[in-house]
Amino acid sequence: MADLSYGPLLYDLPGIIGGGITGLASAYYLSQIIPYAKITIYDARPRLGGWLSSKGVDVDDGTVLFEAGPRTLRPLGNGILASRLIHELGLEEDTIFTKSSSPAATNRFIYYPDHLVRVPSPAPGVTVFDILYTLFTEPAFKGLWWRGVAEGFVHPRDATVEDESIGSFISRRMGKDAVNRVASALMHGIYAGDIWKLSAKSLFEAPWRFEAEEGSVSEGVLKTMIEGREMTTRERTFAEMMRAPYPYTPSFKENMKHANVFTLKGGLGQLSDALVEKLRRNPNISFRTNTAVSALQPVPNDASAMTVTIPTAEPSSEPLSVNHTHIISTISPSKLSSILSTTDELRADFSPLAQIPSVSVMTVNLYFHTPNLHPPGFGYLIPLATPITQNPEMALGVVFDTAYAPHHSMADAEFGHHVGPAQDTVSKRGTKITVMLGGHYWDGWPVYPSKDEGIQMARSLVERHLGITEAPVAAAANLQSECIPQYTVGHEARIRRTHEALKRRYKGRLRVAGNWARGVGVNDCLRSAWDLVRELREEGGTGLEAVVEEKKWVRIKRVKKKRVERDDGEKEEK
Ligand SMILES: C=Cc1c2[nH]c(c1C)Cc1[nH]c(c(CCC(=O)O)c1C)Cc1[nH]c(c(C)c1CCC(=O)O)Cc1[nH]c(c(C)c1C=C)C2
Repeated sequence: MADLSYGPLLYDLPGIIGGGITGLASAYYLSQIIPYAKITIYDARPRLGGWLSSKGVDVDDGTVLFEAGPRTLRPLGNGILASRLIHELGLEEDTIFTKSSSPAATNRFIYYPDHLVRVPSPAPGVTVFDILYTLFTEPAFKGLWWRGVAEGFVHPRDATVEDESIGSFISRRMGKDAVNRVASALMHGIYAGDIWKLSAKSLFEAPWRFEAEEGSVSEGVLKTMIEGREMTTRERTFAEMMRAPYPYTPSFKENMKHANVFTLKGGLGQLSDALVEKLRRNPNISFRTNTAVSALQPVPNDASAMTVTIPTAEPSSEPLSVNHTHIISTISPSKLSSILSTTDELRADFSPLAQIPSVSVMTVNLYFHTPNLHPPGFGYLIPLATPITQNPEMALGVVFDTAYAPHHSMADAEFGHHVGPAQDTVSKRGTKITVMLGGHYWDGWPVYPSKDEGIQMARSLVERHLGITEAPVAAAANLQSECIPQYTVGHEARIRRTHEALKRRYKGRLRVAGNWARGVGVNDCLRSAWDLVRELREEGGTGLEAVVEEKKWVRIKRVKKKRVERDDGEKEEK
């Protein structure tokens, strides 16, 4: 993969700010393409890996693994980069696959108004009658079916509207109840965000385009079903590259094909830990942890270098300055804008960046001895409309960790829902769940609940919602500060202005990657690092091209799949 056409003088001393998954992946991809580059990774914290963090906790019959941040990855789309990374880091054997046919993949719940409701979708054992019964009898969906049918007749938005919230978009087309009772739950599960603030243009791209181009979302969906879906030429090129032969072990490839999500025996923290280990073995890569960068400036009279300023521990001594040929910033938009804003002019240029907010999430892990304390499924999300008496903790949702990470491989092998090792070493199956608190509900709070308060809140929530009265044998709370950037209304315009300012000011020497421009997930972070490194040679790049470039859409024709019988007798689509 090494590409020696990169001029040594231009690229030999890169600096990466931020040692989370995006920073680590950027260093990894960079070291593959430009092996002679001497890379320095800066992180303000003592620990690398950002909010990928997994910890084994001792209980009386073994250990259980608690995830403080993201816990599973999807294999499709940008997920291919994660599966390649797993292969390249030698972690194939440690991968746990949750099959697409498992309840974790097919059963999703919302809690409204005072009970769990399975979101109607096809699944083994679920009949059309079951789906219709839920749609017509559950208060969550009351009146929504006819709004769904009528959506095709609602006038499209005025062509002058440049952006609006997802809440406003759905409410115009299907009514407020669809937003507050159902769609808000989904926005909690992905962005921990407020549907009335998140941008439809940035986060609801297909429905937003369908309305403008086809007149309604239903028309767009129908056209996609008949003619095939559209994708950008950038995504098509990526998909074609990822289709090239790749040396996975055959069983890993096969398991990935049937997986809905995957994780690792040591949790997703194992991915960042293994990446750190690999990078540490490379003599050209050095880490500066506990090192907060306080300013980032071009070197005066030198168009090919950037200076990183680091305050020293001694308040009386001068801060340290380190020069780099270019910088990759993977820190949050607010932190980046603060280290760039060394003058009033720069502050003005980067004010759009400073306006990208982030939310904080408290994840509370609970482990109970008794198994099956929740219904089979991925977990549940709590929509905005759930009465406060049912959710005084203002929780966003609850993940049933047992569903994707079995405690005991033998027990789950019986059900056939998972392939791979077990995360937990306990001798008897218990129940492991994570309660997610905070997000947009905590916007503007001067102080957040303490860890102990978080655990108490999580316990009272699961007692009310799931009837779990027993004390957990292990519990942990983690406050993930400002962990999910919010793509609020006007986000794309803010990214555009940031792109222009970066290009004008730094001419390609400062580029950005991370979860704040084109997706908040781990897979999106890997993709942003991958694209940035591949496009490094392009003059004046910023890392934000995927958002700001003119998108060319191409239709991908539907290929009719054939159902064939495999050697093990199961049917599969080819
Ligand atoms: C840990 C908190 C996170 C919340 N959202 C994200 C994280 C990491 C990011 C995210 N979550 C999901 C997606 C969609 C793509 C996908 O992988 O499915 C993204 C980008 C979906 C998702 N939501 C929850 C889970 C377990 C998943 C699957 C992937 C993952 O491990 O995150 C549950 C959940 N996440 C959040 C809340 C509040 C929540 C509640 C049950 C916030």
